[in-house]
Amino acid sequence: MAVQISPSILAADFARLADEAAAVPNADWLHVDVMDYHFVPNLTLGLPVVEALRKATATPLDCHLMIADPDRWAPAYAEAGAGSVTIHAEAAKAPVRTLREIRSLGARAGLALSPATAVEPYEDLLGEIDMLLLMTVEPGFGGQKFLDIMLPKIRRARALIERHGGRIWLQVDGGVDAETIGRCAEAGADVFVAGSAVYGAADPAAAIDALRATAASQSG
Ligand SMILES: O=C(CO)[C@@H](O)[C@H](O)COP(=O)(O)O
Ligand SMILES: [Fe+2]
Repeated sequence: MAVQISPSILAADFARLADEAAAVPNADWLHVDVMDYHFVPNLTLGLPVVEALRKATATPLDCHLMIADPDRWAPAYAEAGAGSVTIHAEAAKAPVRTLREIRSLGARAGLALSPATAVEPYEDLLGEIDMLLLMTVEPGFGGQKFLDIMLPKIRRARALIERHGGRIWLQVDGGVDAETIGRCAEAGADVFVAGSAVYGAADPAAAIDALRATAASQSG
């Protein structure tokens, strides 16, 4: 599986988002963390910023919605031009309807699981999604330490995905850096979100190249 890197703009300078997007021309996606003070104890940005970013960069936007009511808001992110819209299983009340709506609007549909949410109960939804996002920190903040206890879950998710044809991307998000990305890749992840490890580096584009090379060397 091809390795994809999705740098999280949560670790970028919010006053210079267009420049920060331009600083990572080798990114496959730009990961946009939408937080609403309700699903997580943090507030970041919403639709107007996604619409502005869409015009400022050609890199597709990978919107990770950490919001209390994704059923209400997710379609609007697809309409705003996001290439991928991911909703949290813990927040969605009508995930099948919402995932179908995201796809019908032309975006890829993602389902995110927080660390304590098991993947097995969602097996029946795999046909509705294009990407499964496994949080490797508690959602809410960048710069947290990678949770090694998530590695067996990444392996189980990869096995489930393979049983369903291997079409679905497996994204890991939180604490992914030069030291942890190899273990994630070896466990079966193929899309890697990295905030601090990219935007905290002196040369963000070089950091992406290094992360990609390490992941590729460990992936099966
Ligand atoms: O969704 C989240 C946090 O809730 C992430 O996307 C973080 O933004 C990743 O940041 P790092 O852990 O890579 O610094
Ligand atoms: Fe995220």
